[in-house]
Amino acid sequence: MALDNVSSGSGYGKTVCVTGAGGFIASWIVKLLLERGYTVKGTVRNPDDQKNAHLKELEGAKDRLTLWRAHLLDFQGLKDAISGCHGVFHTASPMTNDAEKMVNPAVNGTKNVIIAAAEAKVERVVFTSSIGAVYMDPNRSRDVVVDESCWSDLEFCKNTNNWYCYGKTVAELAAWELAKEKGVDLVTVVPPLVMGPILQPTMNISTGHIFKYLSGSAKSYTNDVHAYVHVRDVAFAHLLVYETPSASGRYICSQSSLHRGELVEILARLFPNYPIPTKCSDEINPRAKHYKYSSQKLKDMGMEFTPVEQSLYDTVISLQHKGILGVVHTKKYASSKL
Ligand SMILES: COc1cc(/C=C/C(=O)SCCNC(=O)CCNC(=O)[C@H](O)C(C)(C)COP(=O)(O)OP(=O)(O)OC[C@H]2O[C@@H](n3cnc4c(N)ncnc43)[C@H](O)[C@@H]2OP(=O)(O)O)ccc1O
Ligand SMILES: NC(=O)C1=CN([C@@H]2O[C@H](COP(=O)(O)OP(=O)(O)OC[C@H]3O[C@@H](n4cnc5c(N)ncnc54)[C@H](OP(=O)(O)O)[C@@H]3O)[C@@H](O)[C@H]2O)C=CC1
Repeated sequence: MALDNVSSGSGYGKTVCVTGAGGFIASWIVKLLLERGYTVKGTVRNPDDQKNAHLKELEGAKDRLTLWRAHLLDFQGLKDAISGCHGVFHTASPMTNDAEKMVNPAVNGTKNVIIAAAEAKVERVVFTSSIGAVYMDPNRSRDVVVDESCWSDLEFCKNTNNWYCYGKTVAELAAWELAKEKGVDLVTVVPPLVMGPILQPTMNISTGHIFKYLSGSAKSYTNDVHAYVHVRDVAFAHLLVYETPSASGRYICSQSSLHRGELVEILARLFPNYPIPTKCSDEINPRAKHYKYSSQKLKDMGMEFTPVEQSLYDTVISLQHKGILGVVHTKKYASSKL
């Protein structure tokens, strides 16, 4: 990959802020940043909550990680955390289809971060967007390549009650507009569904999406497609675009797309002893077609992606290690670095 290895310490002497530091993706960003020598100011809503305790166990955390209390709508809290930083990784966001809980914090929280970053004169802000800000357009054929020029259709998101996708789209659009106005150097990373080992103590929604097929709670699979990517690759992509001066614009960070039927087949091959569903919940309609996402921009920067089978394997092994999922598996893969 294009980045130097950890021991080169390219972050030495640099302080960066990571919002929502205790979350699934942000915890990995904090881990990689600390490994590269950065000093990290992480925002969390409650620094004393046990759900953030894993951050203090990360290598380098004792000397170079501090936690700052900040809600996305608390401008002063964000400003205090971002003050004195060279860069910001804005990852915090709600994940809900409840319009009221989603849109205001996602959009105004992002605006707060950009304004605080402008006031602190940071070198770059990296914003974690979502493929939900890209693919939601009923008029785009699934045969065309979906790249960084594509945006979700806001009316369509609204009309289908996809308030998460709506919120992420409006938040990213607002970030671009405000960054231009305030002269902030902004780059966005656009992941699809993120899998892989959890550092935090509990499961989040995207790992729950895999868990339900092993726990016996899903009796059938949905007639739907999603693209997937490993969490370590997503965190790495954030650092890559932060550290590459020529990086600009949006970066789709997607490894491959699977129909849910393909996903359960891989799981059943890797873990044949779990009660994985074999039936689709929709026996009438044809199989949903894949989107053709392009991550060429990141690949051109040297990014190499973890194969989806490995990502699924790492997700399940992590759920077992955390005691969230009982162990009944046949080992076929070696775990990649946790
Ligand atoms: C900040 O914290 C986060 C953030 C995230 C971010 C995730 C992403 O950005 S994912 C990429 C883009 N997002 C979307 O496409 C959003 C739309 N949501 C989904 O597709 C899913 O909810 C999911 C995120 C993939 C999770 O899937 P899962 O819980 O496994 O549910 P499904 O199997 O897809 O569906 C089960 C069942 O419900 C029906 N259904 C799903 N969505 C809707 C809907 N909007 N309206 C009506 N019905 C819906 C679906 O058809 C299924 O029914 P069946 O009868 O067919 O089984 C992640 C985590 C964080 O903490
Ligand atoms: N996981 C996935 O599959 C994907 C995620 N994304 C994006 O990546 C980012 C991180 O997602 P992920 O790590 O999965 O999510 P998590 O739910 O694990 O983490 C989200 C973080 O956001 C914080 N947060 C939520 N609401 C607020 C708020 N109102 N004020 C302050 N902090 C808040 C949470 O803090 P607290 O601990 O205090 O609750 C939490 O730490 C999000 O922007 C999401 O949209 C994009 C594509 C796919």
